[in-house]
Amino acid sequence: MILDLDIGNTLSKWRLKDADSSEIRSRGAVWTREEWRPGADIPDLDVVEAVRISSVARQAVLAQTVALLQSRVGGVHVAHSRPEALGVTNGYREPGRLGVDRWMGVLAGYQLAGGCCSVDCGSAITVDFVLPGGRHLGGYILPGLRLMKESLQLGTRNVAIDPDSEADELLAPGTRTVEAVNHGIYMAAVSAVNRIYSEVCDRENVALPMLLTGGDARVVSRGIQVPHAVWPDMVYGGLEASFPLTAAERAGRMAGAPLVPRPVSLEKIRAGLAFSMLL
Ligand SMILES: Nc1ncnc2c1ncn2[C@@H]1O[C@H](COP(=O)(O)OP(=O)(O)OP(=O)(O)O)[C@@H](O)[C@H]1O
Ligand SMILES: CC(C)(CO)[C@@H](O)C(=O)NCCC(=O)O
Ligand SMILES: [K+]
Repeated sequence: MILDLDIGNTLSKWRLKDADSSEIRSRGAVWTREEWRPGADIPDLDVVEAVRISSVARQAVLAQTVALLQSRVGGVHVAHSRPEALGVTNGYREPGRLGVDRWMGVLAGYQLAGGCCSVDCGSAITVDFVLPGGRHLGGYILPGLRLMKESLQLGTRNVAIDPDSEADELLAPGTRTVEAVNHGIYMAAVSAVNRIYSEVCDRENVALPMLLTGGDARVVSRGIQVPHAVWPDMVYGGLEASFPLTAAERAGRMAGAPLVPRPVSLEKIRAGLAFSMLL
């Protein structure tokens, strides 16, 4: 089995992938913390032959995790943001400073779709762009839904947005505090993603497919106006592309990859932008 780890600021996600069949056998998530205590929510390391890690947690968390895994598992591969990889050039002035989860998302998106807009809706919402030739432009970082809500301190932090709500409901004026907050932060998140996408496609003269991942991807997806696909395993896709271990991975296949959404025309994107600027 291959253990893939996506260590975020809040949650550490893991999945076990069968090295022979390339199937995903199990998955889970634990709160990001410095110590991995054995328990039901942690995979059984006895069946693991290789580990791949993307981590944006504090250095000590990664160091502790790697130390633990190296004593138990043969191959431990840790991803880093590089100036260039798999045909993509990193747009950051200091490439190593780009969050490695964003870099993994961009590499996966590029491998799947060529140029694309990759959006990660987690603790932060990040929006990255890579052009069809492989030039990553950099991107945008905004607070995620939960962080926005917590920062308001209106006593609504424990009332989550129902992930099954329709965008239409979530964008209506709220008639109680919890609703006003939930609808406000939802409006902030989806307006920003819609606007960023249109602005960047306009300035770069290209309509790009959009890919969404992260804990809040499904609910954000409902408020996105342009064609896009949700790919929960996009960060893992970057790990597969960076450290291919199975036959399928070596052939360029990433687990759970969606069909590439076909973007609307640049004219339509520009018409939408012009309309929003009139208001
Ligand atoms: N069981 C859960 N626990 C915590 N957050 C959850 C859960 N399910 C969904 N979420 C939502 O997912 C978001 C966290 O997403 P994700 O797991 O992608 O975050 P993360 O890995 O901590 O993000 P980052 O990489 O930005 O640190 C939260 O904002 C929350 O709204
Ligand atoms: C923005 C987050 C927190 C999103 O998980 C992560 O990618 C990160 O810590 N990035 C480092 C800063 C940067 O990407 O510019
Ligand atoms: K994340």
